[in-house]
Amino acid sequence: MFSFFKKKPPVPETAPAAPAAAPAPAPPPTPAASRRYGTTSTFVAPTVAPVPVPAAPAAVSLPIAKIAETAERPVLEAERRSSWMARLKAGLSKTSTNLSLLFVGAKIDEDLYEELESALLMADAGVDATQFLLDGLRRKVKEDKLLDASAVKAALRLLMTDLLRPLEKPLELGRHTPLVMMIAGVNGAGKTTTIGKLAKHMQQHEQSVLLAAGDTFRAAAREQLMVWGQRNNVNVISQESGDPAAVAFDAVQSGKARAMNVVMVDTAGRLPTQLHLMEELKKIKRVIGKGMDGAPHEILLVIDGNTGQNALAQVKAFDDALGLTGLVITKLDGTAKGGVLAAIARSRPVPVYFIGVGEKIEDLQPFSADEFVEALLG
Ligand SMILES: Nc1nc2c(ncn2[C@@H]2O[C@H](COP(=O)(O)OP(=O)(O)OP(=O)(O)O)[C@@H](O)[C@H]2O)c(=O)[nH]1
Repeated sequence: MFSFFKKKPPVPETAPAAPAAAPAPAPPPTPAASRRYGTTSTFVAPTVAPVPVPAAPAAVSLPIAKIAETAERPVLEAERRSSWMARLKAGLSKTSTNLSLLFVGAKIDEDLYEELESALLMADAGVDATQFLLDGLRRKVKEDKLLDASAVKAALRLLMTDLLRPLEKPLELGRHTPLVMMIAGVNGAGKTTTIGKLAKHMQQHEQSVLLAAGDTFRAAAREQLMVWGQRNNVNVISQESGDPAAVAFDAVQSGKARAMNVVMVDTAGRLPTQLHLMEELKKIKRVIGKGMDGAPHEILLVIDGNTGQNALAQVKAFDDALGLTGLVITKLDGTAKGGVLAAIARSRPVPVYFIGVGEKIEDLQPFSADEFVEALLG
C-alpha cells in the first residue's frame, strides 16, 4: 500500500458544543487512534465541525477532510511505485554501484571489511555509523558463520535497514486545525520547492492549505511562492516589507479564522553559523506560538542531499536552536551519496518525513527505510 500521510481526526482547538441530553449513538469503531491515507485506507470524517469564526476575512476554507476512499487501480499504484524506485535507484547509483561491486566474487576477509569501510565513508556515512555497521557485520558473520559474499551483503542490508528504520515516520495530519508547520534550512536546500510539493500532495488528500511567504529576505522566493500559490489555488500570506515573524503570525491568525487544515511557513535560507539569523528563526517560532498555543506543531529542516557530512552539522545546529520534528532530504537525484542518513540515524535521529529525487511533485515521497536500502544495496 502506498501511503503519504498519516491522518488523525482533528482535535478541536476550542471546546466542542455541549453534548445533547439523550445518549449519543455509539461512534463508528476506530481500530487505531489514527489512520493512514492510502489507496485502501478509509478515513472517518471528524465529528466536530470547525467552529465558525465571525468576521473571518475572505473565508475560502475548504471543507475539513472528508476523505473518500480513493480506490485507484492497483496497477497504477504499482507503476507509480516502480517508477519512484527507479528514480531513487538512479539517484543513489553511485553509492550502490560502489557497494555492490565490493561483494562480487569477494572473499570474506579483512580486505573486504577495509574496502567496505572506505565505501561507506565515501558514501557520507561518517566514522561513527561506518564503525557501527562494520562491527555489527563482523559479529553477524561470526555468529551466523557466513561464508559467501551474497550472504554478507544481505546481512549488511539488514543492519542498514535496522539502523535507518527509526527515521521512518509519517507526517501526521489532522492533529490540529490548523496544523502549523515551519520550514527551515540553509540557502537553496529546496525549502520553497518542498513547500509547493507538500501543499500539492496535501490538497490531493483533501487538506486545505495556507502558505506564509516568510522568506522576506529574497524577494524572488516570495514571488516563487505567490506564483505557485496562484497556479494551484492556494492562498499565500505575504508582506512587501519584511518581518518574517509578522508574516508567520498573520498566516496563523488567518489559518485559524479560515479553519484551514494546514498552514506552512516558509523561512529564508540561513547558515547555522549566522547566529543572528538563527535568533530570528527562534523568534519566528516564538511568535507563531503566540498566534496559536502549541504551534508550530511541526518544525521541518530541509536538507540538500548533496551536502555530505555537513548535513549532520546542519541537523544538530537547527535541532539545538528550534527542536526539529522532522527532516526532508532533497536532491537525492544528483551527486548525492545517501550515506548521510546513516550518520543522522546514529547521531541525531530526527525523523525523515520525505525524500526528494527531482523537481516534479511526484519526486517527493515519504521516506521508507526498506526502499532506501534497496536503492543503496540492491
Ligand atoms: N534536482 C533537484 N532539484 C531540486 C530538488 N528540490 C529542489 N530542487 C531545486 O533546487 C533549487 C532551490 O530550491 P528552492 O526551493 O528555491 O530552495 P530554497 O531552500 O527555498 O532556497 P532559498 O530561499 O534561497 O534558501 C531550485 O532550482 C529547485 O528546483 C530535488 O529534489 N532535486
